[in-house]
Amino acid sequence: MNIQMLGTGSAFAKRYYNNNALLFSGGQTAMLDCGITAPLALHQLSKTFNDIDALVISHIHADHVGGMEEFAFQRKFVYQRSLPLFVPAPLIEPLWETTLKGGLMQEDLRSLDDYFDVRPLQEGESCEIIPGLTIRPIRTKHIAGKPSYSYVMNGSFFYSADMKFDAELLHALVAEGCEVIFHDCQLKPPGVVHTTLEQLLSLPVDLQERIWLMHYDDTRPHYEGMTGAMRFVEQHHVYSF
Ligand SMILES: O=c1ccn([C@@H]2O[C@@H]3COP(=O)(O)O[C@H]3[C@H]2O)c(=O)[nH]1
Ligand SMILES: [Zn+2]
Ligand SMILES: [Zn+2]
Repeated sequence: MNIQMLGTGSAFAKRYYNNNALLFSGGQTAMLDCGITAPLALHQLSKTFNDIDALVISHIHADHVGGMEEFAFQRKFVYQRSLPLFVPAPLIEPLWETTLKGGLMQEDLRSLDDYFDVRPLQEGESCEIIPGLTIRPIRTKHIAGKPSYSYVMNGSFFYSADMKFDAELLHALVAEGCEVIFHDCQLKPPGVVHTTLEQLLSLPVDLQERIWLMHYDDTRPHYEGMTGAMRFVEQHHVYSF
């Protein structure tokens, strides 16, 4: 599997774009989260929404779903091609009712199914989203009252999306075979809804060596050389795992 970040920034970052990813496997492309900056980020990679074969969503914040209205409209009216949307079951109703309905609802188009080929994901169950790429959602803590999911891919790659620090989970993932961890990282404490750099630095070095930092704010240049054995994920770089 290859992964290329459309952006690596926090929700309010202006230099790094929203923390969204492209996943490549078996000749197909999946997008993991589609935030406000995703349409422009795709364009800057000379890609269009027609180049995406599947979309996966982690949770309902605009830096993760704010580009979905354009995605839906373009696939419906420009490319006239359906899009498999892999979404944890508890997010399906709120994704439509609280986020997308306002823009997408019209007389003949009244539900998420009218725009997407909705494929519900169940927590803990693996699902092949494009050839050779399976994902397994894990519900992780982010904000009270707001379901949020991280993903294990092909049993060996963990993508946190947005989550509070959970050292126990990280150790358990490594014990079950996770080799690489892309983790959100709030550079400056307190980490009320995210994991802070300080918390990640408390992990043993052999675990830090597996961790790549993403979802960081515009102050990242001040933290070069201050991340222990952890590396920053770079926007647009293609990583093979
Ligand atoms: O209870 C809350 C809810 C939200 N927020 C901020 O809004 C942002 C929304 O996107 P995010 O989840 O990437 O990051 C969140 C935080 O920066 C917060 O600080 N406390
Ligand atoms: Zn976020
Ligand atoms: Zn969030």
